[in-house]
This record gives sequence, structure tokens and C-alpha cells, in this order.
Amino acid sequence: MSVQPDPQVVAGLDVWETLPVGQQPQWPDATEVRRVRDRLASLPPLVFAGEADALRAQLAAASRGEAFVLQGGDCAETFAEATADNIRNKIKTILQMAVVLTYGASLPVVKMGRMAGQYAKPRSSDVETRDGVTLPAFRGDIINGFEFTPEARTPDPDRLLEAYHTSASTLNLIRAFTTGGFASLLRVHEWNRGFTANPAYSRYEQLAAEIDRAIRFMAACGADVDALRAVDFYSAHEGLLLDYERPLTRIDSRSGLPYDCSAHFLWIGERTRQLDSGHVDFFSRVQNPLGVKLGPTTTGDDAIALMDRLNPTGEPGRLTFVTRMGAGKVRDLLPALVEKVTADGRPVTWVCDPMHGNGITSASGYKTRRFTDVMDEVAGFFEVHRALGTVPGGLHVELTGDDVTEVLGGTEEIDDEGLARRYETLVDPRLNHQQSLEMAFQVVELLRRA
Ligand SMILES: O=C[C@H](O)[C@H](O)COP(=O)(O)O
Ligand SMILES: C=C(OP(=O)(O)O)C(=O)O
Ligand SMILES: [Mn+2]
Repeated sequence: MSVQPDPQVVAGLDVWETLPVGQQPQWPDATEVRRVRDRLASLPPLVFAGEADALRAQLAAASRGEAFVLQGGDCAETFAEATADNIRNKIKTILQMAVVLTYGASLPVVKMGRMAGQYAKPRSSDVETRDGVTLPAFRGDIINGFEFTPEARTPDPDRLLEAYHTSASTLNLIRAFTTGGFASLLRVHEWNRGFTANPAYSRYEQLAAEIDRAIRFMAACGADVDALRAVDFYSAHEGLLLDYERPLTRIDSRSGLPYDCSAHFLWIGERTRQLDSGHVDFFSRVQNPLGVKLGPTTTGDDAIALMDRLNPTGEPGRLTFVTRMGAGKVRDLLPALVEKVTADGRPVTWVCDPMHGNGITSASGYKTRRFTDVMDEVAGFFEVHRALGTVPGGLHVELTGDDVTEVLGGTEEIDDEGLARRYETLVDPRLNHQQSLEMAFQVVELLRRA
């Protein structure tokens, strides 16, 4: 009797274990990790490979300027905050931003949450010291707890299972909201409900009234408005923790090829995108559409080498470059990168992350960002692409649907003192509901000019 080779092994899905893999936890017990990985491998996939293919086609459209990508959600999701209210508010915020962009710029918007799996965080330091006590840094709920005790901060592999189950229930609710009628454009007004009234909120009300009128007009003309009842909404997270991504990678029964079924879209972070890294090797072997974050040290040659590894044949929609240069640098550094990639000829989708290059510490000690810097990087991104005749394909932002006070500025003018009022993030500061809407209205202007 001949033994069939394991197609996952044949696909080289374990090669990453022989390579340098940054930003992984120090698990106290390797046997426990193996047990959890085996359990994860036996659980159902969270997404279907065909959905990842559909997303790839939409990202290809965005690379040509026929759609615009909106990726948004927490810096770090937490298990405790995976509640119906939080998920609903985040979905409503992303839907509101998408509708502002779609209506304002007459472009379809590809909607993706940093949701249902955004649990693993790269950190600048492996440890954190408070009052002379040093413990492992918080690396996200999938690895350890935020509480500053030795017990909480010790990496616990059972958290991978909790991340899987929390992702499954989050995704279930997302699917229910986006296909069950909640996200229907016929309810465009309802998405504003429950949020604090503010200038962006009122502006949205006006726009929703215009959309309502337009839909009634179309319906009166006999158009079938039923197609407006459901929306496509995709999940995305940083593919950081390979002990989680590997067991959720499955061979697609249709094509015989591997897909990472933890999410539709995975990205490789700025800290783990080295060409010889386990991350680049692992993701080069799965079929999902991929992102790579590109910070200010990225050279044109780095970008080309990443294309060689992750999209050698130049398949449209496969590779998204998420640039995060910082407001002060984007106009200087982005042009050379875009020029080099454009000259190569293989397509990429260019997306702007205006968050991660603009971190500051406030006088009161909070890790924050200025809304004006965030918007300035977005403006710089559009200017560079407009000057080069290339396509500004989308936005990648850290946001929440709640009225937190984590980013300075916006029309509500959150100042240094105001940050303390509702600073809730465990890692990076997020735009709140009104700042997110305000961003969408400003981006419409930029898209119209582009
Ligand atoms: O989300 C991004 C990174 O994980 C985060 O900015 C790192 O933050 P740190 O510098 O506080 O570790
Ligand atoms: C870690 C992140 O970003 P980057 O890799 O760009 O620093 C993030 O998106 O939260
Ligand atoms: Mn972040």
C-alpha cells in the first residue's frame, strides 16, 4: 500500500519553522503548543477559499482605480470587547464611511474589518517595566493578558483556541449583520443611531437623506433595489502568530492549493517583512490576497524583492502594499517606491495606513496621534499618486465605533487633557466614531480630485 504524501507538507507550509521568525512569544511549554495546534487543525476553517478569491478580484479592481479599499478596526481586538454592541458599532462605522465614500466619489468600496482575528501584536520591546518590576510585554490577547502580573503576562497557548472561538463568533455576527438586512442601504439612516450628535454626524444625516431620495427614485422607476440589501464584508488581520496561521491553513478542495482560512486577507507587518523571514516564506505559499506594510526605511529594491517572493507572476489583486511613512516623510519617500514598482509592471494595490508612522507621546504620557497628521499623510499619499499618474487604492485605519478619546483633534478637538476621559486601547490609539466619519468626508474630496 502506498502512503500518499501530505499535500500541506508538499506545499512547504512548514518551511517557516527553519527560518528566522520575529515577534513570536516565548512559550513556556512546547508540548502544549503542539496540542493546541493539533486541535486548531481539526476545527473548521473560518472562511471559505472562494471568498478569498472574490476579494482578490475586488482588490484587483482597486489597483486599477475601479474600486476603493477601506480596511478598519482595532489595533488590537480583545476577547472582552467582542460584544454585540462593540461589533455592531464598528460595523456601522465602517458602513457609514463606505457609504460616504461610495456616494461622494461614485466608486464601489471594498470593505474589510481589522476584525475577527486581529489579536497578535508585534512590540518594540519584549518586556515592560513598571515601578522597577519587569515582565513580558503584552503581545495581544491571543498570547498573554494585559494585566501587569507574572501570571497574566506569561504566554498561554490555550489563548489560541479562545482567539479562534472569539473570531468565529465575531465573524458569525458580521455575516449576520452584513447579509441579514442590517447593512441594507435601505437602512442607511439607522447606522447613525446610537452615536453622539456632532458635526460629522449631521453631515451624514444629510447625505443619508439624499441617498434615501435617490433609492426611492430608482425604485419608482422600476429598478430592483433588492440588490442593496446585502454587502460583502471581509475579515483581515496581521498574519503574525504562525502557530495560529499554520493550523488554520487548509487545502482548497476545488483547486488543491493552500489557503490560510483564519481570514480572507492577511498582511505581513513592518517588523516581520524581511525577505528571509518565516513570515514571507509562509505567506508566499498560501493563495489569499496579501498585504505588506511598508515603512519609511523600505527601498524600491525591497519592494521589488517582495513582489518576487509574494507575487512573482504579477497576479492582479494578490499583493497590496500598505504604506505607512509618516506625514512628514510621505511626500519625500513614497514617490521613489511607487516609481520603481510601477516600472516593474506587475500590479499592486496601493493602500495608505496613516496611523503607524504618526505616533507621538502626549505631554500627559499617552501614546497618541494627531488627527491633522493622520489626514496630512492621507493627503500626501493622494498627492504623490496623482503626480505619478498611479492609483491611490485605499485606506487602512485603526478605528472604533465608540466615542473614545485616543487621537488628538478632530472637530470635537480632543486635547491633551481630554485624552484621559476615555482612553481604552491596549496598544495603539484609534479614531473614534466621529473622527472616522470626518476622515471619510475629507477623503471624498481627495478622491474627487484624484
Ligand atoms: O500596532 C502596532 C504595533 O504593535 C505597535 O505600534 C507597537 O507598539 P509599541 O511600540 O508600543 O510596542
Ligand atoms: C503593527 C501594525 O502596523 P505596522 O506593522 O505597520 O507597524 C498594525 O497595523 O497594528
Ligand atoms: Mn497598531
